[in-house]
Amino acid sequence: MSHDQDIHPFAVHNTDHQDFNLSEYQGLLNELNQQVRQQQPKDLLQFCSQFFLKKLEMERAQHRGSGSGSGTYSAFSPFGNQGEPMYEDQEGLDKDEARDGVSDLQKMHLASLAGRGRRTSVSAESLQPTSTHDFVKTVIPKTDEQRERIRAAIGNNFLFKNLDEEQYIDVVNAMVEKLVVSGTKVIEQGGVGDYFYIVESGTLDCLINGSKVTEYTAGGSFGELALMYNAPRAATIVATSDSVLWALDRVAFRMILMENTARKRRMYDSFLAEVPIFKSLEPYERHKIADALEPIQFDDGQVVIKENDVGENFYLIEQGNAVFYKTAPDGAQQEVNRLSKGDYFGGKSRWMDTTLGDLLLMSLFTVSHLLELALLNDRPRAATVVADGRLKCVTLGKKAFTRLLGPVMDILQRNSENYHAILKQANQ
Ligand SMILES: Nc1ncnc2c1ncn2[C@@H]1O[C@@H]2COP(=O)(O)O[C@H]2[C@H]1O
Repeated sequence: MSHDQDIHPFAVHNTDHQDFNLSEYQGLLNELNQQVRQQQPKDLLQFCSQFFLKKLEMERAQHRGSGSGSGTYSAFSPFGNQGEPMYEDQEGLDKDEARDGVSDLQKMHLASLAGRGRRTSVSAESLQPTSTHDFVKTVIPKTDEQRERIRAAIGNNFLFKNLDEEQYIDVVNAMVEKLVVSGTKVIEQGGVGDYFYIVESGTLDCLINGSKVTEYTAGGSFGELALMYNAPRAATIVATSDSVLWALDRVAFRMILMENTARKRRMYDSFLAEVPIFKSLEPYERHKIADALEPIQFDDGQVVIKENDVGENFYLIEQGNAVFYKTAPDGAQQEVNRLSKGDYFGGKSRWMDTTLGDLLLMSLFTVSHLLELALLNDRPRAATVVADGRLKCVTLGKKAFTRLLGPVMDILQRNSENYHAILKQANQ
């Protein structure tokens, strides 16, 4: 196939083209026709573009899978098969994705929807990244002032953090400005995914089955799930004040942002699910934390945080050990604790002020919960933390920590029947 045909797979270049199949073309148009009639999409062009892109990706997946089957997810009901997605042909999936557990992520996503009593289906291409080859870059002309506003809006958003220069330019070029007045439903639960949104200004509520689950302000983003999984919109997003949004169409989102986002979410989800503080979070809440995590490594003996420094970061140990030292009155460094995989530290915690004897008397449960409470306090580090061997951590900046885990008190309440006792102890 020529490159030209790759971009326009249904174009007729000349009448004696051997591969051209009129009935296939008509079949496609009939199918599209039927879907348009059934779904009556608001954004017709976007819908058609999605339809053809999906077909194209299915066809490419087939080629990639050395002709072995469709390589696509079948549309299914998550409840018809004990909530388990079924692959029509696991072989046909991109091998890395299959190995890296895309299916798990998808199950997780479905489970979170299923948990909310929703029926949904995930269609063919989900999480198959759009290939660069097929990507026709969208360029929507913008003033310098608009470019500057986009820069400010995405500057604090984790999903945009690791873009290279070209990707950054592509994102800015593709964005469309949307002004919405208070009360506008930007996304409707159950609807078809067209855009991913970043908030420049204003406020919006996110509702699932009519109940508010979160809200968005400047720098926030939403609407990625339906684009990543080809699933119906999982929530309704409604503006609670006049807002300025930047919208990225589905193709550009999948092309530029999806892979990294999906990779991080699947990489950290099972890990986060095992960390006590995050256990009781909803899968989607863990996804948001995964978006914000940054990996960091320390060599044996390297100081991670220093006693009395003002700390900004929260650390979660992925691999290795960290040793905690406090300076004794005679200046000697006294080992007071040792943490390993799944443990976390950062900010001043009361337990760091206690003696080793006290620590041993406390249950592990109490220690970890006191630590969680202390993370919200802005106090200097109470101990020096040193890597014992190679130490792999992920960190969350203080801002992200408070934004994402500000409702830590809620989490504690969910986790702990001893909440009030712990709170009292922590405040003494
Ligand atoms: N708890 C949640 N579950 C699912 N989606 C959520 C949740 N909280 C916020 N959202 C966002 O709401 C959006 C609705 O559209 P999407 O399903 O495309 O993507 C969804 C997420 O970006």
